[in-house]
Amino acid sequence: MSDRGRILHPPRRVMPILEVAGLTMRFGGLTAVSAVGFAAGRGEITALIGPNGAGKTTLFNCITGFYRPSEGVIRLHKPDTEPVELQRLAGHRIARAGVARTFQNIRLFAGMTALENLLIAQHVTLMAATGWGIGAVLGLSRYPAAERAAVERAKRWLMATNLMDRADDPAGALPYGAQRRLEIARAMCTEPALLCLDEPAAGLNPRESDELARLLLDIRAQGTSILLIEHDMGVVMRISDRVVVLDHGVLIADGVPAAVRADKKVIAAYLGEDEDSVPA
Ligand SMILES: Nc1ncnc2c1ncn2[C@@H]1O[C@H](COP(=O)(O)OP(=O)(O)OP(=O)(O)O)[C@@H](O)[C@H]1O
Repeated sequence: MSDRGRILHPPRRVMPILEVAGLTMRFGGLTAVSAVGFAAGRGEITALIGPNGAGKTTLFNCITGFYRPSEGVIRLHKPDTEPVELQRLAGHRIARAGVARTFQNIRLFAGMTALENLLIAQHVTLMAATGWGIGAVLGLSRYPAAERAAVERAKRWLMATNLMDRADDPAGALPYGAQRRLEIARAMCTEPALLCLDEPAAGLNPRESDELARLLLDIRAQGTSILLIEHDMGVVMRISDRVVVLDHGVLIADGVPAAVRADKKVIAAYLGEDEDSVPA
């Protein structure tokens, strides 16, 4: 098969927010991700696609610290700071370094209100404002100001995700699409440099998918970079700046949406898949 038209690691126009090099993850005898390398651009939406079992979630789990990769380097490049090697950090430190994520299966605190879910997400920021001590109780620290800022951030993301009127409802009582948006709001309350979303459009109807696409474009416009695993090719092709394709744990394409859509290796990898999940 000819490689013409296929773009692998073209010259980057933008600075990277994330660089992945030689990333391999083995589970016993199974290599789920094999020597994968790509860069996600700062201020861009990068989609990670591929057929079922391609290794997308495993790669996400390595980036966000749920798995320690067998080999390879994952570098976070935030503006004006030294690059951080995420594969060396525990999960909570990766979150503090500026990487937030959502999961394929919704993981909200179902019994807490939407607002409470957004405040809990900012627990670390609030604790830091107390000097990790009893300052909050004694009123001796920067806690009150930090608490006001946390509430303001929560309000801002309730507005942005169109959930203000559901702020006091238990998260578990919200419709499915609203819960998905609340998860994104919760991640954004931590003010991440990189937002990692694992199939945010799964289970959404077309109207909700459109709303999600607009929300992700808004988040990008506000300067947060996004790494997105998604099977909904309508959403991927519409909003992504770049698309990285995995198949059987191997990177088979990396380019702009139009180039990836026309890539013969990508088309071949998706043969036999659901029509909706094929790049078209
Ligand atoms: N914890 C684990 N232990 C053993 N094998 C695993 C583990 N996690 C994933 N795998 C295997 O690694 C491969 C890649 O799975 P992964 O979930 O990363 O793929 P995916 O591209 O996210 O798939 P999907 O689109 O279906 O979510 C699969 O063969 C899967 O069975």
